[in-house]
Parts: sequence; structure tokens; C-alpha cells
Amino acid sequence: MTLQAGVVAVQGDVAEHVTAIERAAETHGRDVEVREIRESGLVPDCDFLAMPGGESTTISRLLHDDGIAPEIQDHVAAGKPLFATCAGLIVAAADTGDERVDELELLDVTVERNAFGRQKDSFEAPLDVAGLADDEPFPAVFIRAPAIADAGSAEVLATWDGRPVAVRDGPVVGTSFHPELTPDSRIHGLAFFENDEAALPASESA
Ligand SMILES: NC(=O)CC[C@H](N)C(=O)O
Repeated sequence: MTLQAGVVAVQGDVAEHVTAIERAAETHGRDVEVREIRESGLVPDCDFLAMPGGESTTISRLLHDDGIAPEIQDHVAAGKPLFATCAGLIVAAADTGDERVDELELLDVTVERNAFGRQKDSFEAPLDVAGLADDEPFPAVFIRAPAIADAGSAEVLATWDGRPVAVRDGPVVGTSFHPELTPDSRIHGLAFFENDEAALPASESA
């Protein structure tokens, strides 16, 4: 069967997630159709979702204005995978301490926006990420990245500079950095196809 993937596309680096999902699906031998989510009514048909990096206050506002926010909450409540990166993680968090973000509370973490500095402080770091199929460090791109100030009940998959930067909470995986901006789609694979705590339709048996 063909899996339906959705990339939340109200703002942010959408095309890069589409490419990363297609690459991860190929690696995992799954057939995937990816659609961009700009309006309500599409999320209920999706087997898994990505929420991209961008500007969290804008993404938050548009998701609520357009009626997409409750659909994403229902998606996660049904145990379906969601992968949220950078601004996506901020929007998905339980708390940001920033009143301009209306958090979706999809994972039990508190984030601190821009904790690793401004745009000019962007950097790439080799990260050890728990759960990847091999031991190769992941090339993590940080751009105005949030830190996870409190990981709550979420499982910490990676830390940088002593702070959690990748977490899993049931069907939701979140990263402070941008796996979609590198050709390495291992974390997309982990979030969508290798998360035992998420519900994804099985491959058809022969
Ligand atoms: N690269 C990013 O997604 C940056 C996120 C941005 N700092 C925000 O708070 O929205």
C-alpha cells in the first residue's frame, strides 16, 4: 500500500522535508505519496506528518487560524508519527515561555527559543543520536535553534553542549536542528518507519 505523508506547509522549509521523506521511504522500501498541508481537511488522510523549521510564531498562528492545529493534535492522539524540526518542535512543545506561540502540546517538553544564538551563530555539529541504525555521527544543522530546557517525560535521543536537542515522546520525534537540510535522512527514517511507539500501516505481505 502507498502511505500518505503530509508536510505542514503554512510556512518554513517544506520542500526539503518532502525530499527527505521520499529518500527515507526509498531506504525503507515503502511507497509514499507526500502532500503539502496548507488547509484543513488533509491531515486526517495522512499516515504520518512532518512539521518543518521556519518561524514558530507564524506557523503557530496560521495553524490555529486555518483550523489545522486540532487535526494535528488528533493525528498524534491516534498514535500516528509526527516529526517536528526546529520551529516545528517549538510549535509542538508543551511550553515555550513565549506568549506569541500557542503550543500544540504534542510532546512533554519545554523549549527555549533561539537558545543557540542568532542566524549568524548557525553551525553544524556531528551528533550521536540514539536509535540510528549505525554509529555514524549525524551532521546536525542548527539555525536559530531552540534548546530543550526540560525534556519532561520524553526520551532524550541526543544532546549538544549539555542540552537535549533530539527527543522522542511516543509517536512524536522532535529535533532542535534541521535533518531536512542535509542529504542524511536517517532521523526521518527513525521518526516514521522505525518508531515502535507509533502506529503506521504495515507493509503488505506478499
Ligand atoms: N530554524 C528555525 O526553525 C528557527 C526557529 C526560530 N528560532 C523560531 O523560533 O521560530
